[in-house]
Amino acid sequence: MEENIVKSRFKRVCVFCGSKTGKRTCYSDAALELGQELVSRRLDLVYGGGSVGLMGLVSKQVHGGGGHVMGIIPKFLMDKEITGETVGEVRLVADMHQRKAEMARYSDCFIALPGGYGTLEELLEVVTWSQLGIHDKPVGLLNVDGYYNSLLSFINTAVEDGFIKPSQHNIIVSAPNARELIQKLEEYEPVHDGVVAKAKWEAEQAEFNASLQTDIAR
Ligand SMILES: CC(C)=CCNc1ncnc2c1ncn2[C@@H]1O[C@H](COP(=O)(O)O)[C@@H](O)[C@H]1O
Repeated sequence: MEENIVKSRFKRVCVFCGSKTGKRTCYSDAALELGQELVSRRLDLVYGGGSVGLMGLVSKQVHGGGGHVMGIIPKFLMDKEITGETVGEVRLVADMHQRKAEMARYSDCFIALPGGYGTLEELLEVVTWSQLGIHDKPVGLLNVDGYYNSLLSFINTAVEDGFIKPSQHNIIVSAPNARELIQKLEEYEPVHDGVVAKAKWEAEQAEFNASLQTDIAR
């Protein structure tokens, strides 16, 4: 019998999420459901490595369902006592900055599950990069049981008060469940009014790195 596979514009999805499971079971359920949704759509997972919290649940669900999992983890976090066992492929990186850059480079879109400071930081960085035109990959927020309502309401205030352009109000796509969220990400049209176009940014980076090398050599 032929399997009913949903065709996707994505190949690899980067998931940011808590290194804890949170106090309510709805968060663990949402992580497992997202993992299952990735498996059924044949999407690979890119994440921060380790098996703690929601990170562990989503990675084990994808790996157990036969999907490819890539964990990108800084060397200093490799201690199994801290992060637990990582399933699938592991890429060791030098630090947190390189981890975020690699996670972004490998993925075709981003999804944030509930989490704390680390998750927020990762989410807001890819949102900022989208605003600047460094990438145009969709960014999704899995708003499990309204967990992120206060963040979405803050963003509304920032738009109303003139700190976020109305055209960039919808960089974050949100939905209450994985299926709806991935569907919205599939339909996402990037905003093309970034202040720094991708090519220009890369050229500036190359120039900056070259000037650093000159400074160091002096
Ligand atoms: C030292 C310590 C507390 C380690 C906990 N173990 C961790 N292992 C791997 N990645 C992590 C860890 N804690 C935070 N992160 C990173 O920050 C995000 C989660 O942070 P948080 O729990 O939302 O804030 C993850 O997406 C991951 O990339």
